[in-house]
Amino acid sequence: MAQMNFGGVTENVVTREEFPLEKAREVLKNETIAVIGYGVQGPGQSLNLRDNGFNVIVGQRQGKTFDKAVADGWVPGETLFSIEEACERATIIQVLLSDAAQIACWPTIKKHLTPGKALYFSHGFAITYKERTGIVPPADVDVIMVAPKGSGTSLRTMFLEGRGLNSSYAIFQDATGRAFERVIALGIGVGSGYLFETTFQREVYSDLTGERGTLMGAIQGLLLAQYETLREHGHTPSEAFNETVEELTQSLMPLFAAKGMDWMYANCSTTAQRGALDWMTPFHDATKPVFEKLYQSVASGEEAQRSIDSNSQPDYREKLNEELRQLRESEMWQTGAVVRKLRPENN
Ligand SMILES: NC(=O)C1=CN([C@@H]2O[C@H](COP(=O)(O)OP(=O)(O)OC[C@H]3O[C@@H](n4cnc5c(N)ncnc54)[C@H](O)[C@@H]3O)[C@@H](O)[C@H]2O)C=CC1
Ligand SMILES: CC(=O)[C@](C)(O)C(=O)O
Ligand SMILES: [Mg+2]
Ligand SMILES: [Mg+2]
Repeated sequence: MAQMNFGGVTENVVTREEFPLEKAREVLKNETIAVIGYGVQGPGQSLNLRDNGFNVIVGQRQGKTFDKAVADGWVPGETLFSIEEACERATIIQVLLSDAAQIACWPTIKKHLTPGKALYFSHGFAITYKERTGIVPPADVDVIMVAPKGSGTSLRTMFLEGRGLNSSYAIFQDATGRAFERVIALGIGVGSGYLFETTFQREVYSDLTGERGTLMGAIQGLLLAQYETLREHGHTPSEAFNETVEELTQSLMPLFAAKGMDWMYANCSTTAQRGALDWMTPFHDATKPVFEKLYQSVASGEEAQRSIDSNSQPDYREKLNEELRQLRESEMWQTGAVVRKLRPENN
């Protein structure tokens, strides 16, 4: 494990150089890894494990996603089973069900957590909010986490491109003395580029804040506020969209992804630099209280409860699809659809 300096703060990081794939294979050579759930993370992690040469099976209930698993080459009765049968066969149970489904399936999973097995999550949710989820593992199993910091879809596509998404890892319970080597080997196996250390609680608090904040919730809120302002002052949809979203994702975001914010600023006009440096503070000050409110809502468990309650409804998928449809059919994103088609590479 390397100690690395992040802007003056030292943290533990594990890289592929110090924990190569061969070592991961050696650590897990006698294990059967069961990936339970085949939604977004399930395919990414199980296919990467399979391609990396691990002994992996999938447990999925019948339905559309079961059929998708078959289409991806998992063979019923050989590498694809019911959730119950996969848990029984596994020595490592990777729980990649939706956070709400983990509650419903917990009695089945728990039944097969015999001594020495490992229980693996990709989120700190189930364990941290145990008063709400009822998920309390027996003391004689390892409880570990690898949380890829991005969509399971990216985990897979980046793996196929020879890249690697970063993941955090944590050990909640080390019953066998092997929890560390198991969790790192799995992290490398699922295709992580590097692994940084956390706890279950810090992972879920930061993850829920991030996705509600800058990664997903805040970004849509901020982009829409500017788009609406431009439209209300008579700018056309294409102009408003291009100055709000298209330029950001196509030109400026790749610059600060590659070399930092000062590099992106340095590659814009002096007029833009002066204005951005002046206006970053009012935007910071206006949003900081909202982020604080969000963090409190995460830490109190309110966000977890809302997610459990809404995702446990029988019609949650229909309601969710309706909300996503409204987003897709909003003027801003309808404009986006036309703009995307105009990109020469899409013609
Ligand atoms: N979506 C992502 O890319 C990321 C997800 N995570 C975490 O990974 C875990 C899995 O998340 P996703 O892949 O998004 O899950 P998902 O929402 O895509 O669902 C996964 C599976 O749960 C199954 N399922 C749902 N309800 C069920 C029930 N009542 N009984 C049996 N099976 C049921 C579905 O068939 C599906 O195969 C979660 O803990 C999540 O927070 C972590 C990082 C990113
Ligand atoms: C993709 C990811 O890491 C998220 C946004 O936290 C999630 O899907 O839960
Ligand atoms: Mg996340
Ligand atoms: Mg998340």
